[in-house]
Amino acid sequence: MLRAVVSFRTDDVVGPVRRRLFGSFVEHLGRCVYGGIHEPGHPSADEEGFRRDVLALTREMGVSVVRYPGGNFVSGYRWEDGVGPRGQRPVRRDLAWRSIESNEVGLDEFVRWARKAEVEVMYAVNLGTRGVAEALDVHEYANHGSGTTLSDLRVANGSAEPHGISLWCLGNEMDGPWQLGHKTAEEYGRLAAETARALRQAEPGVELVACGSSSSAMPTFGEWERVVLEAAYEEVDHISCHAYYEVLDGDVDSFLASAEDMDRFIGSVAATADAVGAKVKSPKRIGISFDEWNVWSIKDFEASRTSEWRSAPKLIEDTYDVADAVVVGNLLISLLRHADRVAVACQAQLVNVIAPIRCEPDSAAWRQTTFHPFALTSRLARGEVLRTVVDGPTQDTGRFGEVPVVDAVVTREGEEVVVFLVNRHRHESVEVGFEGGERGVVEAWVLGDEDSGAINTALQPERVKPRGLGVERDGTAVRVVLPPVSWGVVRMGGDVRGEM
Ligand SMILES: O=[N+]([O-])c1ccc(O[C@@H]2O[C@@H](CO)[C@H](O)[C@H]2O)cc1
Repeated sequence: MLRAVVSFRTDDVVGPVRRRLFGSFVEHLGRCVYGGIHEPGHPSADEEGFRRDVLALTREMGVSVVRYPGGNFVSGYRWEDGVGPRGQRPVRRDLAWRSIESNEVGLDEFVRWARKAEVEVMYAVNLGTRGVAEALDVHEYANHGSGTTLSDLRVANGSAEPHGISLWCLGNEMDGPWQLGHKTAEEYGRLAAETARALRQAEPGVELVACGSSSSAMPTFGEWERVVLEAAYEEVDHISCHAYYEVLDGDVDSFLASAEDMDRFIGSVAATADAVGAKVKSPKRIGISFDEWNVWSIKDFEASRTSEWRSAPKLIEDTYDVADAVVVGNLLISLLRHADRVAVACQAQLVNVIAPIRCEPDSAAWRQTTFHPFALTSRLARGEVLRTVVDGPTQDTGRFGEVPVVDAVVTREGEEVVVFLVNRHRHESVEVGFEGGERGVVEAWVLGDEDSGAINTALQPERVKPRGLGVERDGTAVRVVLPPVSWGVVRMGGDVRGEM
């Protein structure tokens, strides 16, 4: 058995646990919207056609903010197609996913869904085929009170009150050659700055996210961020990061250590932003919006874009196993660890498409394995993130060299301390010790399985779920044993709340 010690000091704070770290993403892609959040024919559908089972799981997961409507989709999207009487909405080609877009769901419906799901809306404007004028138009429609053509149109369409969207993405992945309207960093930086200035003239308080890189492996990574921020530093609040992880060349150890890449990614983008800040002599600090992150077998991406033209096709509906869930839990640890810098994070996506929630027309929605670490982290991470040090064994990985077997982060609110941790070793259990036992252990969970390839399905939706984690206490010392490839959480002190 391996051994590790997690240490922290309750007065050594990294930053606040921001609720916006528990974001998700709904794109008009495959069956995320149609056949996902919206399926009028389903027995659980409400009067507006939203699946109640998906809404309930979204709330249970503790999602705080949802990015919409894309993704690659947004770079060819005309927002006005999706408002007004349903029967008059145009049917269009969606070039990003080679799909037919019925426009049955648009901005007003999504805002109503978000209210039911109790989430904030993060809205992305199209800077691929469109520009400043259309960004101003959708902002006027969404956020202007009334008395102008577009705000009155919203009122006429049934939303008397403005939608009050405060978080806006200036396009999507404009560095990606696959993106409609793909741009150089110079071209995009200028457009992002102009769009940001215009939106701020309309509403000074909006929070704006410029596109960073689609992945840290992009050939333009680093230089893209520098050029875009040099053009738009004073105009934007955040720069985005996107990252998807998968097993490459059969190297599971590197996959299990994916959070190492996320740590380095965040560190590099923060350093680049600060270097630009120094150069433009600004006291302002740019935040990071990690608005697409997940586990995804991305090799299927190109295949999904060459299919037949269909409405709501089954696209990239990855099934996740225990190892995937452990990586997701570890990525959340990484996001929390950077609480001083990461302002927003959105797991991509919410339902059916590379998603923690799955559903079919003939069954109730179910939780994939990856649902659980997200739901528990969102429920239990409160207050402030503490600087956390792990002293323990390391293992060699092909991609990242020597990495710690155990990764952990600690949060604290008042008397309550919560330790989130993973064991990334494929064969060895680890006994992990830490202080805090005097507070009393209120709950402790582990997600792991003898078969790290175990999954949940419509027929066996509860095959993988968190189980109680045995905790040994000896005065102030606490000891838990994490099995191979597992994620766990221990809450000490505070009230008994939620599910036990
Ligand atoms: O690294 N890649 O090959 C790669 C390819 C596509 C890609 O698209 C992003 O992921 C899609 C699914 O969430 C979103 O619509 C888009 O923003 C993001 C990354």
